[in-house]
Formats: sequence, C-alpha cells, structure tokens
Amino acid sequence: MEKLQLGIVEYINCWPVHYGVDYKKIDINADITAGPPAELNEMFLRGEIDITPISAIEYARNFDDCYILPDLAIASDGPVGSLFLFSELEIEELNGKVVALPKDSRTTVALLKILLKRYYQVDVEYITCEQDLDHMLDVADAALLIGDPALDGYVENLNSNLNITDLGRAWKGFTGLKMVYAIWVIRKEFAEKNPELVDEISDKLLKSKKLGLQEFELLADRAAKEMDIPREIALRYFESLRYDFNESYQEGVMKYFTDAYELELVEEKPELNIWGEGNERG
Ligand SMILES: C=C(O[C@@H]1C=C(C(=O)O)C=C[C@H]1O)C(=O)O
Repeated sequence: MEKLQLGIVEYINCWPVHYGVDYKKIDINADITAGPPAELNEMFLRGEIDITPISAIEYARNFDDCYILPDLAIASDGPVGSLFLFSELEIEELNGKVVALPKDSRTTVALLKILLKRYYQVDVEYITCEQDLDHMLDVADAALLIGDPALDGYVENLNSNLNITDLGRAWKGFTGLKMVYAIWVIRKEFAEKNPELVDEISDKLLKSKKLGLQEFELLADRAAKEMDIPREIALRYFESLRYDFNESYQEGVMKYFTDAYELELVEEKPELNIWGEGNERG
C-alpha cells in the first residue's frame, strides 16, 4: 500500500490536535502536507491526500465521498479568536458596500455571507483577495481574515479605529449555538479499502489531541516566539478554540448547513457520515 498522505492546516489552530505527532509522542507513518484550508480541500477532493481537516462547508458539498473522523474539529463555542471582519464602518452600515474575502477560506466565507444576509440583514458585494489586510481595506470597505493572518491583524489593530468582529461570537449571539469550521475527513473509497488503518489513525489523532489539550502553555510560548504575538493572546486563543465534534457541535454545524442551504450556498443538506457509527463497518 502507498504511504498515507495526511493534510494539516498550516495555522497554529491545528497545533493542539497535532501536538502528539509534532512532538514525537505519537508515531504516524505518513507524508504530511501543510497548507491553507482551501488548498487542502482541493488536494483532498482530487485524491492527493487521504486524511485532512476539511472546511465544514466543503464537507457539505462533498459528503457522499467522505467519512468524518470522530471527535476532531476546529470549532468554537462563541469567540474563536481568528475569524475576524475588519471594517471602519459598523457592520449594520455595510449595506451596498464591498467586502473582501480571503481566498484561503471556505467555511468562514459562507459563514460571513450567512451572518450578513440573514442575521445582520445587510446586502454587500464580495470580492476575493489574498490575505493582506492593508490591501483588502484599500479595495473594499471591510475585510475578512482567517487563521494566523487574522491573529496578526487583530494584534496589530488592537488600538486602531477599526471595528473587529469575531464571527464565532456573532454566530453564537444570533443562534445560541456552537460553530464548527473544519472537521477531519477520510475519502470513502480509501476508508473502505483500509478500515484498520483508518481506525489506527483516528485513534492516534485522538491521543495526539488529548496530549495537546494539556500543553497550551508550551504551545502559547511557541506561538509567541514564532508569530511574534503576545503570549497571553496566544494562550487565550488555544483556550477559546474547541477541538471536539460531539452532539452539541453537530447541532451547531447542522444549523449552519441549513442556513447555507437556504441561501443556496450548498445544494443539499448533508448527512454527517461519522466513521465507526454503524455506517460502514456492518
Ligand atoms: C478557526 C479557523 O478555522 C478554519 C477555517 C476554515 C475555513 O474558513 O474554511 C478552515 C479551516 C480552519 O483553519 C481559522 O482558520 O482561523
């Protein structure tokens, strides 16, 4: 069998889940590809990687072709700390204005569209850009950033006049629900050919996450050094992110999928095909 190809989002949000692997406490025999979410989504859908975090909305668009690995996610219960809309105007004043979207994101782009149209009830025009806040705000009235660039943008603008809206906080405020941005998936065909391997990797990633959840202090030190952001912000970030995909997270993401379906951002409301939940092992 060919070596397993494993994807990983290149942002620090994945550090807790990958802690055990990165710090050689858990041994996974795989080639690891790190990239921004949109790129990983495409590689996975082209069959170039076997297991990866995928943008939740891309799961909804391709659910027939994948299984979800149990209890792994990039999620939040309220503020997320790295999905921000930056704007001089208040969100309620954005009607008829231009919003710049990051080309690296899929889930958050759809989440912003849902929040603006359905909940804030403003109609805007969208353009898609590289994640460069200065450029985005030159060409648009508001800019969405995700991941490490969003954390950087937040730190740099803490004392600026810009309004900074956390999309996880907004989602929770309007719906009362948790939100899931990415889940780990396996291609169905691969899983059905290699069920023991999938069980093994699923187990190892869960163990890796369990270890990582105990190491936020160490990860915050590392983030402060590597990203040059205040340690307290990095620590608060790891503490506010959630990595679980239990029923309450599933409820949040299904509400998001329903909203996305009603706004025609996805063609179908997906089922959650979770590996090991009686759907594939007989
Ligand atoms: C919380 C985040 O979650 C993510 C957002 C994603 C998206 O918008 O498609 C995909 C993967 C995660 O990296 C983040 O990137 O900041």
